Amino acid sequence: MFGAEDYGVDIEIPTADVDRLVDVTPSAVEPADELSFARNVFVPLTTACRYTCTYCTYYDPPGAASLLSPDEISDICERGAAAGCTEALFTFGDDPDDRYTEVHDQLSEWGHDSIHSYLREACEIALECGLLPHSNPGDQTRWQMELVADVNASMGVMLETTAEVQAHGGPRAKDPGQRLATIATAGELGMPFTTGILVGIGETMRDRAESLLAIRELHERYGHVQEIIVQPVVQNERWREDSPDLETIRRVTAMARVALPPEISIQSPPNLAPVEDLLDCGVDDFGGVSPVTDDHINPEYAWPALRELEDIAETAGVPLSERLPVHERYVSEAWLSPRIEAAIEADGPAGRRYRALLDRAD
Ligand SMILES: O=c1nc2n(C[C@H](O)[C@H](O)[C@H](O)CO)c3cc(O)ccc3cc-2c(=O)[nH]1
Ligand SMILES: C[C@H]1O[C@@H](n2cnc3c(N)ncnc32)[C@H](O)[C@@H]1O
Ligand code: MET
Ligand code: SF4
Repeated sequence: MFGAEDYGVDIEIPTADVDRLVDVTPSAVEPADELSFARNVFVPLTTACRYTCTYCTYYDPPGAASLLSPDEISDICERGAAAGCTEALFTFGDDPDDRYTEVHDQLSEWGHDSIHSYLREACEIALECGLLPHSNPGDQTRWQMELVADVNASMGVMLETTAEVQAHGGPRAKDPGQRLATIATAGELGMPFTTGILVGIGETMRDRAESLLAIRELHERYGHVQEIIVQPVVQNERWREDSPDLETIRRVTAMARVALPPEISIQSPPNLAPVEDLLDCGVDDFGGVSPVTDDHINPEYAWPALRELEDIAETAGVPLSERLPVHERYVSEAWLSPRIEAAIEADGPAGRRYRALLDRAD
Protein backbone atom coordinates (compact mmCIF):
# COMPACT_ATOMS: atom_id res chain seq x y z
CA MET A 1 0.00 0.00 0.00
CA PHE A 2 0.91 3.70 -0.34
CA GLY A 3 3.54 2.91 -2.98
CA ALA A 4 5.89 1.58 -0.28
CA GLU A 5 6.22 -1.69 -2.23
CA ASP A 6 8.12 0.28 -4.90
CA TYR A 7 10.80 0.72 -2.24
CA GLY A 8 10.70 -2.89 -1.04
CA VAL A 9 8.43 -2.30 1.97
CA ASP A 10 5.15 -4.19 2.29
CA ILE A 11 2.47 -2.52 4.37
CA GLU A 12 -1.16 -3.58 4.57
CA ILE A 13 -3.60 -1.70 6.80
CA PRO A 14 -6.89 -3.56 7.37
CA THR A 15 -9.92 -1.41 6.49
CA ALA A 16 -11.60 -2.45 9.75
CA ASP A 17 -8.72 -0.90 11.76
CA VAL A 18 -9.14 2.39 9.88
CA ASP A 19 -12.92 2.27 10.46
CA ARG A 20 -12.36 1.90 14.21
CA LEU A 21 -9.72 4.61 14.45
CA VAL A 22 -11.66 7.33 12.61
CA ASP A 23 -14.42 7.03 15.19
CA VAL A 24 -12.10 7.76 18.13
CA THR A 25 -12.82 10.93 20.12
CA PRO A 26 -10.81 12.56 22.95
CA SER A 27 -13.11 10.94 25.51
CA ALA A 28 -11.42 7.60 24.71
CA VAL A 29 -8.08 8.89 26.02
CA GLU A 30 -6.55 9.24 29.49
CA PRO A 31 -4.56 12.47 29.97
CA ALA A 32 -0.81 11.86 30.30
CA ASP A 33 0.65 11.86 33.82
CA GLU A 34 3.99 13.36 32.71
CA LEU A 35 5.16 15.90 30.17
CA SER A 36 8.59 16.28 28.62
CA PHE A 37 10.62 18.45 26.28
CA ALA A 38 14.19 18.64 25.00
CA ARG A 39 16.38 21.74 25.00
CA ASN A 40 17.90 22.14 21.57
CA VAL A 41 19.60 24.29 19.00
CA PHE A 42 18.36 24.22 15.44
CA VAL A 43 21.16 23.95 12.89
CA PRO A 44 19.76 24.56 9.38
CA LEU A 45 22.65 23.07 7.39
CA THR A 46 21.22 24.17 4.07
CA THR A 47 18.05 25.77 2.72
CA ALA A 48 18.50 24.03 -0.65
CA CYS A 49 15.92 21.31 -1.27
CA ARG A 50 15.03 19.03 -4.15
CA TYR A 51 11.32 19.29 -3.28
CA THR A 52 8.89 22.21 -3.36
CA CYS A 53 6.20 21.39 -0.77
CA THR A 54 3.64 24.16 -1.16
CA TYR A 55 3.29 24.71 2.63
CA CYS A 56 7.00 25.23 3.19
CA THR A 57 8.83 28.57 3.49
CA TYR A 58 12.09 26.90 4.45
CA TYR A 59 13.48 26.05 1.04
CA ASP A 60 15.28 28.55 -1.17
CA PRO A 61 15.52 28.31 -4.94
CA PRO A 62 18.86 27.65 -6.64
CA GLY A 63 21.10 30.71 -6.39
CA ALA A 64 19.67 31.88 -3.05
CA ALA A 65 20.21 28.70 -1.05
CA SER A 66 22.44 28.81 2.01
CA LEU A 67 24.97 26.29 3.28
CA LEU A 68 26.34 26.74 6.81
CA SER A 69 30.12 26.54 7.13
CA PRO A 70 31.81 24.37 9.77
CA ASP A 71 32.58 27.54 11.78
CA GLU A 72 28.93 28.60 11.72
CA ILE A 73 27.87 25.14 12.88
CA SER A 74 30.39 25.28 15.65
CA ASP A 75 29.20 28.74 16.78
CA ILE A 76 25.57 27.61 17.00
CA CYS A 77 26.50 24.44 18.90
CA GLU A 78 28.72 26.33 21.34
CA ARG A 79 25.97 28.84 22.03
CA GLY A 80 23.63 25.89 22.59
CA ALA A 81 25.99 24.15 24.97
CA ALA A 82 26.45 27.40 26.93
CA ALA A 83 22.65 27.62 27.30
CA GLY A 84 22.43 24.04 28.60
CA CYS A 85 21.05 22.51 25.39
CA THR A 86 21.50 18.78 24.90
CA GLU A 87 20.38 18.42 21.28
CA ALA A 88 21.74 19.69 17.96
CA LEU A 89 18.79 19.43 15.58
CA PHE A 90 19.97 19.07 11.99
CA THR A 91 16.94 19.62 9.81
CA PHE A 92 17.41 20.85 6.27
CA GLY A 93 16.44 20.49 2.62
CA ASP A 94 16.06 17.06 1.15
CA ASP A 95 18.99 15.82 -1.01
CA PRO A 96 20.10 19.42 -1.80
CA ASP A 97 23.23 18.37 -3.65
CA ASP A 98 21.04 16.40 -6.05
CA ARG A 99 19.72 19.52 -7.70
CA TYR A 100 21.94 22.46 -6.82
CA THR A 101 25.34 22.47 -8.42
CA GLU A 102 26.49 25.35 -6.19
CA VAL A 103 25.83 23.25 -3.08
CA HIS A 104 27.69 20.36 -4.64
CA ASP A 105 30.63 22.60 -5.57
CA GLN A 106 30.87 24.18 -2.12
CA LEU A 107 30.73 20.76 -0.45
CA SER A 108 33.44 19.51 -2.73
CA GLU A 109 35.63 22.52 -1.83
CA TRP A 110 35.23 21.49 1.82
CA GLY A 111 36.25 17.92 0.98
CA HIS A 112 32.80 16.30 0.84
CA ASP A 113 31.13 14.44 -1.99
CA SER A 114 27.61 14.52 -0.52
CA ILE A 115 25.47 16.35 1.99
CA HIS A 116 25.49 13.22 4.17
CA SER A 117 29.27 13.20 4.29
CA TYR A 118 29.06 16.85 5.44
CA LEU A 119 26.28 16.01 7.91
CA ARG A 120 28.66 13.50 9.48
CA GLU A 121 31.22 16.26 10.04
CA ALA A 122 28.48 18.53 11.43
CA CYS A 123 27.40 15.82 13.90
CA GLU A 124 30.99 15.42 15.01
CA ILE A 125 31.22 19.17 15.69
CA ALA A 126 28.04 18.93 17.80
CA LEU A 127 29.41 15.94 19.73
CA GLU A 128 32.61 17.86 20.50
CA CYS A 129 30.43 20.56 22.08
CA GLY A 130 28.72 17.96 24.27
CA LEU A 131 25.44 17.98 22.29
CA LEU A 132 23.64 14.93 20.94
CA PRO A 133 22.84 15.10 17.21
CA HIS A 134 19.27 14.47 16.08
CA SER A 135 19.13 14.66 12.28
CA ASN A 136 16.10 14.99 10.03
CA PRO A 137 17.44 15.31 6.50
CA GLY A 138 14.15 14.18 4.94
CA ASP A 139 14.10 10.98 2.90
CA GLN A 140 17.20 8.85 3.14
CA THR A 141 18.47 5.76 1.41
CA ARG A 142 20.01 3.01 3.47
CA TRP A 143 23.43 4.03 2.27
CA GLN A 144 22.92 7.67 3.33
CA MET A 145 21.58 6.74 6.76
CA GLU A 146 24.39 4.26 7.40
CA LEU A 147 26.90 7.03 6.77
CA VAL A 148 25.65 9.06 9.74
CA ALA A 149 23.97 6.47 11.99
CA ASP A 150 26.73 6.12 14.59
CA VAL A 151 27.03 9.90 15.13
CA ASN A 152 23.29 10.42 15.78
CA ALA A 153 21.51 9.78 19.06
CA SER A 154 18.21 9.63 17.18
CA MET A 155 16.92 10.64 13.79
CA GLY A 156 13.59 11.54 12.24
CA VAL A 157 11.43 12.27 9.26
CA MET A 158 7.81 13.29 9.22
CA LEU A 159 5.70 10.82 7.27
CA GLU A 160 3.43 13.87 6.66
CA THR A 161 0.65 11.71 5.18
CA THR A 162 0.20 8.47 3.29
CA ALA A 163 -2.19 10.28 0.92
CA GLU A 164 -1.21 11.72 -2.44
CA VAL A 165 -1.95 15.40 -1.82
CA GLN A 166 -1.61 18.41 -4.08
CA ALA A 167 0.71 20.10 -1.58
CA HIS A 168 3.28 17.47 -2.60
CA GLY A 169 2.43 17.75 -6.29
CA GLY A 170 4.60 18.89 -9.15
CA PRO A 171 7.59 17.36 -10.81
CA ARG A 172 9.61 17.02 -7.59
CA ALA A 173 7.28 15.64 -4.97
CA LYS A 174 7.52 13.94 -1.62
CA ASP A 175 6.35 10.37 -2.05
CA PRO A 176 4.66 8.55 0.83
CA GLY A 177 6.20 5.23 -0.23
CA GLN A 178 9.70 6.67 -0.01
CA ARG A 179 9.01 8.19 3.40
CA LEU A 180 7.68 4.90 4.75
CA ALA A 181 10.80 3.23 3.35
CA THR A 182 12.98 5.78 5.21
CA ILE A 183 11.18 4.94 8.47
CA ALA A 184 11.65 1.21 7.78
CA THR A 185 15.35 1.70 7.02
CA ALA A 186 15.82 3.44 10.38
CA GLY A 187 14.23 0.40 11.99
CA GLU A 188 16.55 -1.98 10.18
CA LEU A 189 19.53 0.07 11.35
CA GLY A 190 18.26 0.14 14.95
CA MET A 191 18.00 3.94 15.01
CA PRO A 192 15.64 5.49 17.61
CA PHE A 193 13.27 7.47 15.44
CA THR A 194 10.86 10.41 15.44
CA THR A 195 8.11 10.67 12.88
CA GLY A 196 4.67 12.15 12.62
CA ILE A 197 1.89 13.55 10.54
CA LEU A 198 1.30 17.01 9.17
CA VAL A 199 -2.37 17.82 9.60
CA GLY A 200 -4.33 20.04 7.20
CA ILE A 201 -2.48 19.65 3.89
CA GLY A 202 -5.44 18.21 1.99
CA GLU A 203 -5.68 14.79 3.63
CA THR A 204 -8.93 13.28 4.96
CA MET A 205 -9.67 11.86 8.43
CA ARG A 206 -9.29 8.36 6.96
CA ASP A 207 -5.91 9.30 5.49
CA ARG A 208 -4.81 10.43 8.97
CA ALA A 209 -5.96 7.14 10.47
CA GLU A 210 -4.11 5.20 7.76
CA SER A 211 -0.95 7.25 8.28
CA LEU A 212 -0.98 6.57 12.03
CA LEU A 213 -1.61 2.87 11.48
CA ALA A 214 1.23 2.67 8.94
CA ILE A 215 3.60 4.13 11.56
CA ARG A 216 2.29 1.62 14.10
CA GLU A 217 2.91 -1.22 11.68
CA LEU A 218 6.56 -0.21 11.17
CA HIS A 219 7.07 0.23 14.93
CA GLU A 220 5.67 -3.26 15.51
CA ARG A 221 8.36 -4.62 13.19
CA TYR A 222 11.36 -2.77 14.65
CA GLY A 223 10.42 -1.12 17.98
CA HIS A 224 12.29 2.05 17.00
CA VAL A 225 9.63 4.79 16.98
CA GLN A 226 10.19 6.90 20.10
CA GLU A 227 7.64 9.63 19.46
CA ILE A 228 5.23 10.85 16.88
CA ILE A 229 4.53 14.49 16.19
CA VAL A 230 0.97 15.60 15.45
CA GLN A 231 1.81 18.84 13.68
CA PRO A 232 -0.87 21.25 12.45
CA VAL A 233 0.13 23.00 9.24
CA VAL A 234 0.45 26.75 9.91
CA GLN A 235 0.07 29.77 7.64
CA ASN A 236 3.02 31.50 6.09
CA GLU A 237 3.77 33.48 2.95
CA ARG A 238 3.59 30.35 0.80
CA TRP A 239 0.67 28.62 2.55
CA ARG A 240 -2.44 30.75 2.83
CA GLU A 241 -4.99 28.20 3.99
CA ASP A 242 -6.11 27.95 7.59
CA SER A 243 -4.62 25.65 10.19
CA PRO A 244 -6.90 22.77 11.16
CA ASP A 245 -9.46 23.87 13.76
CA LEU A 246 -9.23 22.90 17.42
CA GLU A 247 -11.76 20.09 17.20
CA THR A 248 -9.87 18.49 14.32
CA ILE A 249 -6.49 18.65 15.98
CA ARG A 250 -7.99 17.30 19.24
CA ARG A 251 -9.52 14.35 17.42
CA VAL A 252 -6.37 13.56 15.47
CA THR A 253 -4.22 13.77 18.59
CA ALA A 254 -6.57 11.36 20.37
CA MET A 255 -6.45 9.06 17.33
CA ALA A 256 -2.66 9.07 17.55
CA ARG A 257 -2.77 8.16 21.24
CA VAL A 258 -5.16 5.28 20.59
CA ALA A 259 -3.31 4.04 17.47
CA LEU A 260 0.17 3.94 18.96
CA PRO A 261 1.35 1.83 21.90
CA PRO A 262 1.96 3.64 25.21
CA GLU A 263 5.76 3.59 24.95
CA ILE A 264 5.56 5.99 21.99
CA SER A 265 5.27 9.64 23.06
CA ILE A 266 2.71 11.89 21.40
CA GLN A 267 4.39 15.20 20.70
CA SER A 268 2.64 18.50 20.14
CA PRO A 269 4.79 21.50 19.17
CA PRO A 270 3.95 24.37 21.55
CA ASN A 271 4.78 27.08 19.00
CA LEU A 272 2.32 25.70 16.43
CA ALA A 273 -0.47 24.00 18.37
CA PRO A 274 -2.72 25.03 21.28
CA VAL A 275 -0.99 22.52 23.56
CA GLU A 276 -2.92 23.49 26.69
CA ASP A 277 -6.11 22.34 24.93
CA LEU A 278 -4.58 19.03 23.87
CA LEU A 279 -3.34 17.63 27.17
CA ASP A 280 -6.55 15.65 27.65
CA CYS A 281 -6.08 14.13 24.17
CA GLY A 282 -2.93 12.21 25.06
CA VAL A 283 -0.10 14.68 24.41
CA ASP A 284 2.86 13.89 26.67
CA ASP A 285 5.71 15.74 24.96
CA PHE A 286 6.50 19.24 23.65
CA GLY A 287 9.46 18.21 21.50
CA GLY A 288 12.54 20.25 21.00
CA VAL A 289 12.31 23.79 22.39
CA SER A 290 15.14 26.25 21.95
CA PRO A 291 16.31 29.02 24.25
CA VAL A 292 18.81 30.04 21.57
CA THR A 293 17.57 29.54 17.99
CA ASP A 294 14.34 29.97 16.02
CA ASP A 295 12.24 27.18 14.60
CA HIS A 296 13.77 27.80 11.17
CA ILE A 297 10.99 25.90 9.43
CA ASN A 298 8.29 28.05 11.01
CA PRO A 299 10.21 31.22 11.92
CA GLU A 300 7.11 33.36 12.42
CA TYR A 301 6.07 31.06 15.30
CA ALA A 302 8.23 31.78 18.34
CA TRP A 303 8.92 29.23 21.08
CA PRO A 304 7.08 29.91 24.29
CA ALA A 305 9.41 30.61 27.20
CA LEU A 306 10.15 27.61 29.36
CA ARG A 307 8.24 29.34 32.14
CA GLU A 308 5.07 29.17 30.00
CA LEU A 309 5.47 25.42 29.49
CA GLU A 310 5.97 25.02 33.22
CA ASP A 311 2.76 27.00 33.84
CA ILE A 312 0.83 24.81 31.40
CA ALA A 313 2.10 21.65 33.12
CA GLU A 314 1.33 23.09 36.55
CA THR A 315 -2.22 24.02 35.58
CA ALA A 316 -2.71 20.49 34.28
CA GLY A 317 -1.22 19.13 37.52
CA VAL A 318 1.48 17.03 35.83
CA PRO A 319 5.25 17.16 36.21
CA LEU A 320 7.34 18.55 33.34
CA SER A 321 10.80 17.14 32.79
CA GLU A 322 13.65 17.85 30.42
CA ARG A 323 14.66 14.80 28.37
CA LEU A 324 17.42 14.12 25.86
CA PRO A 325 16.61 14.01 22.11
CA VAL A 326 16.78 10.23 22.38
CA HIS A 327 14.18 8.94 24.83
CA GLU A 328 15.46 7.30 28.01
CA ARG A 329 14.40 3.76 27.22
CA TYR A 330 16.69 3.62 24.18
CA VAL A 331 19.62 4.72 26.35
CA SER A 332 18.93 2.11 29.01
CA GLU A 333 18.24 -0.64 26.46
CA ALA A 334 21.61 0.00 24.74
CA TRP A 335 20.39 1.00 21.28
CA LEU A 336 23.10 3.61 20.91
CA SER A 337 26.49 3.54 19.19
CA PRO A 338 29.70 3.70 21.26
CA ARG A 339 30.20 7.30 20.08
CA ILE A 340 26.82 8.37 21.43
CA GLU A 341 27.21 6.38 24.65
CA ALA A 342 30.55 8.10 25.22
CA ALA A 343 28.93 11.52 24.69
CA ILE A 344 26.27 10.67 27.27
CA GLU A 345 28.90 9.47 29.75
CA ALA A 346 31.09 12.56 29.24
CA ASP A 347 30.84 15.71 31.34
CA GLY A 348 29.00 17.82 28.72
CA PRO A 349 25.46 19.24 28.76
CA ALA A 350 23.90 15.98 27.48
CA GLY A 351 25.79 13.82 29.98
CA ARG A 352 24.89 16.07 32.89
CA ARG A 353 21.23 16.10 31.90
CA TYR A 354 21.17 12.30 31.63
CA ARG A 355 22.63 11.88 35.10
CA ALA A 356 20.09 14.34 36.48
CA LEU A 357 17.34 12.17 34.93
CA LEU A 358 18.80 9.04 36.52
CA ASP A 359 19.04 10.74 39.93
CA ARG A 360 15.41 11.72 39.68
CA ALA A 361 14.42 8.12 38.91
CA ASP A 362 16.27 6.78 42.00
O1 LIG B 1 11.61 23.07 15.64
C1 LIG B 1 11.14 22.11 15.06
N1 LIG B 1 11.55 20.88 15.41
C2 LIG B 1 11.15 19.79 14.74
N2 LIG B 1 11.65 18.58 15.09
C3 LIG B 1 12.48 18.48 16.30
C4 LIG B 1 11.84 17.66 17.42
O2 LIG B 1 10.88 18.42 18.07
C5 LIG B 1 12.94 17.17 18.38
O3 LIG B 1 14.16 17.26 17.74
C6 LIG B 1 12.73 15.73 18.73
O4 LIG B 1 11.63 15.63 19.59
C7 LIG B 1 13.95 15.16 19.48
O5 LIG B 1 14.12 15.77 20.73
C8 LIG B 1 11.46 17.47 14.29
C9 LIG B 1 12.21 16.30 14.50
C10 LIG B 1 12.00 15.22 13.67
O6 LIG B 1 12.74 14.12 13.86
C11 LIG B 1 11.07 15.27 12.65
C12 LIG B 1 10.33 16.44 12.43
C13 LIG B 1 10.52 17.55 13.23
C14 LIG B 1 9.83 18.76 13.00
C15 LIG B 1 10.22 19.90 13.68
C16 LIG B 1 9.74 21.23 13.37
O7 LIG B 1 8.92 21.43 12.47
N3 LIG B 1 10.23 22.27 14.06
C1 LIG C 1 10.20 19.41 9.50
C2 LIG C 1 8.77 19.41 9.19
O1 LIG C 1 8.23 20.71 9.21
C3 LIG C 1 6.93 20.59 8.71
N1 LIG C 1 6.48 21.81 8.08
C4 LIG C 1 6.88 22.38 6.93
N2 LIG C 1 6.13 23.47 6.66
C5 LIG C 1 5.19 23.58 7.66
C6 LIG C 1 4.12 24.47 7.95
N3 LIG C 1 3.81 25.49 7.15
N4 LIG C 1 3.41 24.26 9.06
C7 LIG C 1 3.70 23.24 9.90
N5 LIG C 1 4.69 22.37 9.67
C8 LIG C 1 5.43 22.54 8.56
C9 LIG C 1 6.92 19.36 7.79
O2 LIG C 1 6.12 18.39 8.40
C10 LIG C 1 8.37 18.92 7.81
O3 LIG C 1 8.55 17.54 7.68
C1 MET D 1 12.81 21.55 6.50
S1 MET D 1 11.66 20.26 6.26
C2 MET D 1 12.46 18.97 7.17
C3 MET D 1 13.44 18.11 6.48
C4 MET D 1 13.06 17.59 5.12
N1 MET D 1 13.27 18.57 4.14
C5 MET D 1 11.63 17.10 5.11
O1 MET D 1 10.77 17.73 4.63
O2 MET D 1 11.36 16.07 5.65
S1 SF4 E 1 9.18 20.61 3.84
FE1 SF4 E 1 11.26 19.81 3.67
S2 SF4 E 1 11.13 18.65 1.74
FE2 SF4 E 1 9.39 20.04 1.68
S3 SF4 E 1 10.16 21.84 0.57
FE3 SF4 E 1 10.41 22.18 2.79
S4 SF4 E 1 12.54 21.63 3.15
FE4 SF4 E 1 11.93 20.68 1.24
